[in-house]
Amino acid sequence: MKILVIGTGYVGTTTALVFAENGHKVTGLDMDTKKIESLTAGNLHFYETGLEELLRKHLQNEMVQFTTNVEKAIQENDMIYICVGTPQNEDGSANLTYIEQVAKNVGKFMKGYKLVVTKSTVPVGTAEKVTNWIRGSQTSPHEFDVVSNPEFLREGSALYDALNPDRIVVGASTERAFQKMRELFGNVTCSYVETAPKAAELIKYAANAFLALKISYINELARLCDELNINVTEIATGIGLDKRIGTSFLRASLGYGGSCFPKDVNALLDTANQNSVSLSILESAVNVNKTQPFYVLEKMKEMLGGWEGKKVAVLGLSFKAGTDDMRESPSLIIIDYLIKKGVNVSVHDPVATFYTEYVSQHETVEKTVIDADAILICTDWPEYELLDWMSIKEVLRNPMIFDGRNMLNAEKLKRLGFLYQGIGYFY
Ligand SMILES: NC(=O)c1ccc[n+]([C@@H]2O[C@H](COP(=O)([O-])OP(=O)(O)OC[C@H]3O[C@@H](n4cnc5c(N)ncnc54)[C@H](O)[C@@H]3O)[C@@H](O)[C@H]2O)c1
Ligand SMILES: O=c1ccn([C@@H]2O[C@H](COP(=O)(O)OP(=O)(O)O[C@H]3O[C@H](CO)[C@@H](O)[C@H](O)[C@H]3O)[C@@H](O)[C@H]2O)c(=O)[nH]1
Repeated sequence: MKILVIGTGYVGTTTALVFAENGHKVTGLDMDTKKIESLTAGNLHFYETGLEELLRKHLQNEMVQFTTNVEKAIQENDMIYICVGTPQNEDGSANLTYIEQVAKNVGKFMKGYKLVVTKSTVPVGTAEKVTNWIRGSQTSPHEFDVVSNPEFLREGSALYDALNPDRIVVGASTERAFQKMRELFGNVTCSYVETAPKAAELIKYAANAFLALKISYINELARLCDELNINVTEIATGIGLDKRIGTSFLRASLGYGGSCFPKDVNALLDTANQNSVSLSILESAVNVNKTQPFYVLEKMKEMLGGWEGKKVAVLGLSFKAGTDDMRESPSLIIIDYLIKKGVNVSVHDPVATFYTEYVSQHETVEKTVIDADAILICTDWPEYELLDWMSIKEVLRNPMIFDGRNMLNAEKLKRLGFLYQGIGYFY
């Protein structure tokens, strides 16, 4: 099949390359010239394992090409995937400006039948809006179908997730659209869910919100564990082994961040609000998430005996390991707070970069931690586990570790003479 992917960010680029890998001829379109130039030259404009190799492979075998020519791209492809951003408006609702632009371009430039598939995360009812935007900007009548096919990949494992999805969800309103989508996904072995566009749109938000709930639940339980001197990780394992609960998304942390959970949970709350329904359980989860970094900072302050004259080494900037994405990362909230308290902050991240004159960023952890009164692990980069903690201790002013990811071996660190505080886990 020939497929046009509009929006070549994290999702669009991954989607385009996975379609190419599955034997489809793909064009990636973006309005950002720099991204298109970079992709055309075989350079990925973000960090994601395995994707750049795939990009080069499919540029070479001409299965993928990139362009900024909207008119030509729309006319040459009958299947159009929308993968543009849907950021958050100030009131928490989803901003559909980019979706609207794309839909209107499709309407304006189409010369024959188009199957328009929305992969971006969009609120319930957007398929109907897209239909109206396309119809409203057509210069002559042409048939089209609008389908919702939400994406469930995670940053840091985008390629793996896109190649091995748990399920594919397709929301359509005509048999013709369902049939074309079945042809596209003909060889997949995972569960395949066919439903109405509105239901597909809600499935995406409901999934993200449920995962966010799990995280906030374990993070709130961690606070109780701190009081009771119980290790929250053992609680997570103990409950997670019940198949009805499951072990995933029960890792206590500084709170969930990233480009999806915070904005998608807010957008779902906005949808509920628009429909006069209360999703109070989700409101509570948001509240736990907002307070989690400050809960940890309070604990740090107590253990450090105040902030005055202190130096804190923050390890990890990105919102999770495996990505350079810092959108809504808890580390930003923490660093901002520490700077305001006059703390001397030094930071390290293997791939993400922080531009501000108020903190010093170093290439190595060893340099970052010199003379620090405390180390705070913000991101679960596996390399932090492998550090030579004995020599790190030598250069610290105070051997104190706050493990915001419960990722280090507390027992070993204690043996080395560290004071270790995890989330819901003091050792
Ligand atoms: N990042 C993720 O892990 C992830 C996972 C699942 C779903 N999603 C959803 O997928 C969507 C895209 O997310 P992302 O992280 O890839 O965003 P992104 O910001 O990385 O990429 C979006 C791209 O769309 C381009 N764009 C915007 N308007 C355009 C237009 N009119 N024409 C052409 N290009 C245009 C932008 O230039 C940008 O390159 C969002 O709705 C997001 O919620 C994201
Ligand atoms: O047990 C856990 C699991 C995750 N997190 C945090 O939760 C956030 C989100 O993590 P993750 O879900 O792994 O990354 P995303 O790339 O944001 O992926 C989520 O958001 C995407 C965009 O909608 C969806 O496609 C994915 O299915 C969904 O997992 C990060 O800050 C993680 O550190 C925890 O604190 N504890």
